Amino acid sequence: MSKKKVAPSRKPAPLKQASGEPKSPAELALPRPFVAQAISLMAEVLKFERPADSVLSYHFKNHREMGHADRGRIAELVYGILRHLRSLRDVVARSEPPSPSEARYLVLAALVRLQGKNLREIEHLIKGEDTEWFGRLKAAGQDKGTSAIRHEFPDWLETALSAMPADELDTLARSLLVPAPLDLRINPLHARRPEILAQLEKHGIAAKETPFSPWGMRLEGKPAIQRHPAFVKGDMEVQDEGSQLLAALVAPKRGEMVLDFCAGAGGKTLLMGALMKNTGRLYAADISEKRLAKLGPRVARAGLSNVQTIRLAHERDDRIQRLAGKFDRVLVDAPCSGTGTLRRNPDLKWRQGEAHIAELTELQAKILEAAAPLVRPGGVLVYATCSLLPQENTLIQQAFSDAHPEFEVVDPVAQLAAVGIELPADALIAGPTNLPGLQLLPHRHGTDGFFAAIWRKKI
Ligand SMILES: C[S@@+](CC[C@H](N)C(=O)[O-])C[C@H]1O[C@@H](n2cnc3c(N)ncnc32)[C@H](O)[C@@H]1O
Repeated sequence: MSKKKVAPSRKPAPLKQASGEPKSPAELALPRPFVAQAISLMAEVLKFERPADSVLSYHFKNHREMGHADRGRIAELVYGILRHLRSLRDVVARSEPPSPSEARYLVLAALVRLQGKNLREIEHLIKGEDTEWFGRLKAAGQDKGTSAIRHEFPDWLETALSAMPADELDTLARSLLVPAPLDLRINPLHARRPEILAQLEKHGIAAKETPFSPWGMRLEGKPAIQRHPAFVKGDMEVQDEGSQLLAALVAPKRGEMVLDFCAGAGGKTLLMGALMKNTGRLYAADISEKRLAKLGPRVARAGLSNVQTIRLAHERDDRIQRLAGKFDRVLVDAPCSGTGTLRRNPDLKWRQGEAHIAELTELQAKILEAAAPLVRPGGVLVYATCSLLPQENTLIQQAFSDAHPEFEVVDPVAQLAAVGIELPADALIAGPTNLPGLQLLPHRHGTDGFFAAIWRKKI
C-alpha cells in the first residue's frame, strides 16, 4: 500500500493554548507554548551533537501542527541565540540565574536583548524567583567584555583570526552576525539572466544581479523558490556568489577532462558542467554516498549528461588514482571548518575547536597530495575552502607549493579577469611568502568567506 504524504500546513496556525483563560496582548503575541517550544528546541541544539538545521527540521517534522510563521519565528530566535551565544552566555552568567536551565535563560535573555522585548511583553513568562533574576539581567547591562565576546567568537576562533588587523576583524565579526542573503544563479547552458530576473519579478520575487558573478542573482528576503517554474525546469539553482566564482576560477572548457574531487551535492559541479557546454567528461567524486545521491537529481534537472559520479572509499581510492595524469583541471573543494559560512551556520563556531581544525588541516593536505598526480602536465589544480582560517588556506597553499616545485602558482584574480570576471584588488591575499591567493569575505565582497589557490603543472 502506498503511503500518502501529509503536506505540511501552509496556514500560519498559532500554537494551541493549554488553558482557557483570557490572554493579554503580550501573551497573544508571545504565547507560553511557543516560548516553551523554543526552550526545549534550544536545549537540544545546545547539545551540539547535530547541526542546528537538522535539529530544527527534525523538530518541525514532528510538530506538523506548527504553522509556517511560527516555524520562522522559532528558527529566527534559535539562530539569533547561536549567533550571539558568547555575549548571551556572558550576560546570563553575570545575572546569576536561579536554576541551571541554560536554554530557558538564554531564550528569555535573547527575547530582551536581541528582540527588544520589554518586561510587559514577557512578564507572563516570568514567575517567582525569575522576577528577581530579570531585574539582575537588566542591571547586567551592556558590558561588552573581551574582544572575543564582542566578536561573538569562541576563544579558539578569536585566536585563529588574530593575525587580522583589529578594525578589520571587528568589521568581519559584525558581518558574520547578519544572516546571508539568498543567492541564485542561472544555468548558463540554457538560461539568460535578464529573462530569469524578469520571470522572478513576474512571480513577485525581488532580485538583482550579483556584483561579480555573471550568472548570479541576489534575492531580497528568502522566498521559497523550489517550486518556481524556472527552478523546476533547471534554469536556476541556489548558489552563493562566492561559490560561483570558485567554479569560474577552475574555468573548465569544452571537451576537457575535469575532476571535482570533493563534489558533495554538486554545488560547483553543476556550474562547471554547464561551463563545459555539457561536453567532455566531468567526474564528481566524494566519499559521502549521501551527498552524491543528492547530486543525481540536480544533474538531471540541470540537463547535464557529461557528469559521472564516483564514490570514493578514501582520497587514494584506485577508482580515481587510475586516471593519474589525465585531467585538464582538478578542483579540490576541501572539507573545512566552514567558518566562512557562519552567517548561515552560526552553530559551526560552537561545534569545533583547535583539535578539530588540526584534524581538518591534515585531511586537506592529504587530499591535495592525492589530487596532484591526477593533473596532466600543463593542467590546472585548484584548492578551495569556505574557511576564514590561515591554517586551512594560505598555510596549506604554502606547504603544497614548497613540496611541489612541479606546480607553479597562478594569480587567481588575474585568472578570473582572463575569463571576464573583474574582482577588486582586495580579493587578492598574499600568503606567508607572498603567494597570491583568492580571499572572498562577507564584509568586503558580500559573499560567504572563501579561499582559493591555483597552480599550473609545469610541462
Ligand atoms: C566543502 S564540501 C564540498 C562542497 C561541494 N563541492 C559543493 O560545492 O557543494 C567537502 C566535501 O569533501 C568530502 N570529503 C571529505 N573527505 C574526503 C576525502 N577523503 N576524499 C574526497 N572527498 C572527501 C565531503 O564528503 C564533502 O562533501
